[in-house]
Amino acid sequence: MPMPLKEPPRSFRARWAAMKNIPPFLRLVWKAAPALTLASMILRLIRAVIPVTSLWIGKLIIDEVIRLVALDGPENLTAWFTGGQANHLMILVAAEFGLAILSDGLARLVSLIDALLAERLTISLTMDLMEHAAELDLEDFEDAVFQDKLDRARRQAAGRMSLMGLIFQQLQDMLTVLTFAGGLIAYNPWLVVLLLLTLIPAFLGEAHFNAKNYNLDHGRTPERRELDYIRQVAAQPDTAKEVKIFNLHAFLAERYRTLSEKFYRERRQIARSRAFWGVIFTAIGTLGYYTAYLWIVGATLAGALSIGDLTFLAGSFQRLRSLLNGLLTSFSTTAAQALYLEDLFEFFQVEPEITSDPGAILVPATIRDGFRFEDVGFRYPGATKWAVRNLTFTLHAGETLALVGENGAGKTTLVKLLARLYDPDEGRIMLDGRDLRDYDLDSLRAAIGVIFQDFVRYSWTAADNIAVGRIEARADRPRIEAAAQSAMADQVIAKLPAGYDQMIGKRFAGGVELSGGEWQKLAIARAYMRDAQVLILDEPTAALDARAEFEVFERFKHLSTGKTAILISHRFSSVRMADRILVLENGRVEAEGTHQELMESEGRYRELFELQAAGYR
Ligand SMILES: Nc1ncnc2c1ncn2[C@@H]1O[C@H](COP(=O)(O)OP(=O)(O)OP(=O)(O)O)[C@@H](O)[C@H]1O
Repeated sequence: MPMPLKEPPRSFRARWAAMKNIPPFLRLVWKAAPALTLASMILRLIRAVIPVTSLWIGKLIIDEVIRLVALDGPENLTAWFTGGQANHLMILVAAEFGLAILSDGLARLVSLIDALLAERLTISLTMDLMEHAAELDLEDFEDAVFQDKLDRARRQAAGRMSLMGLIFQQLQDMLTVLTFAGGLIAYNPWLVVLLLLTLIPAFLGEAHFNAKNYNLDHGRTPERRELDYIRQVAAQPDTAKEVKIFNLHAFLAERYRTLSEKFYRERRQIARSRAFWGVIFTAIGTLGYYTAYLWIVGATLAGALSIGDLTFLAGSFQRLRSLLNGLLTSFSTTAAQALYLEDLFEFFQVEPEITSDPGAILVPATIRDGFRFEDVGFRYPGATKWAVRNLTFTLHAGETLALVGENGAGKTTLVKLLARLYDPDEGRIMLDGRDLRDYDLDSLRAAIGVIFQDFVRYSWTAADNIAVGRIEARADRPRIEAAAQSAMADQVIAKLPAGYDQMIGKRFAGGVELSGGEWQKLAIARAYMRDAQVLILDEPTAALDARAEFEVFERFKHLSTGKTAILISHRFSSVRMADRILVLENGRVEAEGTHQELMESEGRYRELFELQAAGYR
């Protein structure tokens, strides 16, 4: 059960401070599609002035009609139009009609552009996210707080598109507000003051409830991730087998229900008080409107305003009220969404610790001496126990070294330190006499090929599953075939209906599932595909049958002649093929030597060897 994040709810000020994220966000929008952004802005600018223009023309029409009526003009309609007296009126009506058509056309165009812009933004944000994630340390990915951050950032990339539309709409509405307010101020500035005063409660209410919702979402990220996880466990091909065997359905459903019920209840409570206060605040706003209306009617009766003015002012006030209302609530939605943006930018601010120094040197094309661990100690982040400590040994260039030791002895950790997936907390690792940290990270990773015990089973074709070892050579079919042959994966592929182009795994249509051992052969082929100076097989042979493992290691030994190699296995029949064996116990070197030497001394190696041998007798 994940621990809930103990982050305090963000303060009101912090929420508004999050608005600072809007300009960088707009820069992201601009970067994603400059032409579309510009087009959307210009069209919205035009749309912004249409409402007040249209209302003003409406006022002119009414005043003109009243003037014409008072003239005591022609008897019938035709005479009105043919007499030329209604010409001005006709022009006004035509202008109003033209504006209506223009407004509709622009509205459609803007929503088309915004939809395209949102798509481009999603693509661009998701790519930025993937690129940044690729630079981060493995350590970050194992950290639950980081996972929560990543989870929220991912949701931003997909879910913040509405924010862009919202901000653009706000800019447009603000301009419209200015035009209406300008009109009102010209008649009576107090009308605008009255309007603002009566809207403030509604605005504060919205801000308050939005923040509450955000805090709920933010504080519940671990639970939401657990909900997602339960949903996955309940319905994914890799888990379906165990879920059935252990009959976990009811348990999973119950767990999902309990967790989501809690969510629902909390949300419901916020929604209820929001609805209650919403009614009261709206009533205050309505009161403001009718007070202003009373003044306008009074001024018209007193002869200070024309009937056209009355309709224009009443209309302006009404529109302004709903516009401001909408704007203020959408401001608070923007502030709330800007808080979510905070998560996105926070994620982008996470910096990797394992990087190349500016003056980093390249790993030599041929490693001369090899690697030397000097009193290396490492603890996983958050762990109290040292995974390895006082670890000292040499991996000579060109030798094959086997690592043996019981579960948890530190074999995989040693390999991860060698590949700089982590840096030691104590001591140092030297390569040809220089600290591993002095080398360029990319060149170090390129020099090392590791196949981990928990290698990834990609739902791609057989060829691509091998090509991941050197993805630049993905199109080099002969190289892929040679790698497959070296790893004995060619026999597996020969049995597939579509050979190298066969989709593997059950995720996509037409995929074929492989056995554990068959998968392992594909994974081992990646090591040969990579053709690195240092080859490491971390127990990827556990699912191979005894003969296959023997053969794999024999080939490995043969093919890694002249290369530096590490192999980790619990099978002593394979281990004994190595030039030298390192016995690890509790993160330290317990003994080292050849198979012969270790068998001759009274130690853990001989004990474990004999234990295994006895099992076969
Ligand atoms: N990602 C991790 N986070 C925290 N602790 C870890 C992590 N990986 C391993 N450990 C701990 O570090 C110690 C060494 O683990 P390591 O995986 O190196 O052992 P191993 O010798 O490879 O074991 P096995 O034979 O089971 O593969 C173990 O006690 C383990 O609990």
